[in-house]
Amino acid sequence: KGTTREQRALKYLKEHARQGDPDSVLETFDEFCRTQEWAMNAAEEKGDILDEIVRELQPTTCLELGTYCGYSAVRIARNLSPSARLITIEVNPDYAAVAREVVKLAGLQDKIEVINLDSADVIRELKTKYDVTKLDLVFLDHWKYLYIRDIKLIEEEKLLKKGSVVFADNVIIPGAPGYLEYIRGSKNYKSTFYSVHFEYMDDMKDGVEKSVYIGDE
Ligand SMILES: Oc1cc(-c2ccc(F)cc2)cc2cncnc12
Ligand SMILES: [Mg+2]
Repeated sequence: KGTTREQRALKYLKEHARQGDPDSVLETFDEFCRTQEWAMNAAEEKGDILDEIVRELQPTTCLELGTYCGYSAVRIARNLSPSARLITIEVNPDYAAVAREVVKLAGLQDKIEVINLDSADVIRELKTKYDVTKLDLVFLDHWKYLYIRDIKLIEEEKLLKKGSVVFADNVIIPGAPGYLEYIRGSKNYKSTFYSVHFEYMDDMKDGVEKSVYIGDE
């Protein structure tokens, strides 16, 4: 075929979604995943919970680990206030390239910055290079073994404040080994588990974990 699934998804979005309309981009991406090819978007029930968190928290500075094609970046950014922004990190260059196009298609390039680097390297430079003081929302949706590495790094960098929310996808499938016991065992977080359907699969269950930081600044 010569094209990747991600490139085929982008082509479909360009042909079927309304330029500058985030809702249309998300609806069209969901349609693609339900009718053409499955893709690992934090969609449907997962997306609904993410929407709820963003609407309630009204975060100013958001960090997403694992952009993929930008579905959840658009989902988060469409609900952000005018001055708020999202930094999203994707280590795979092909995914990052598609994500930048999807963000542009949604008209959200002024709110979303896609960074094609390793998450740990960026987290270490958020304060000095990316002008971040604190993170109000962190969305963990990259490779599962990195959740625990990166949350410890985020704590080390003192990037969280009372009320910051850490939202983790896939804590059941594929699972995030070590992360759940770490975050649930930590006195610095109040965690809630949500049992949800796996994206675009009505007969499969996954789980997401919402953790509110209550530790010292
Ligand atoms: O939401 C997700 C789902 C899966 C996934 C794919 C295939 C399968 F069989 C099971 C699970 C992998 C992911 C990797 N990074 C981020 N999110 C992911
Ligand atoms: Mg995921």
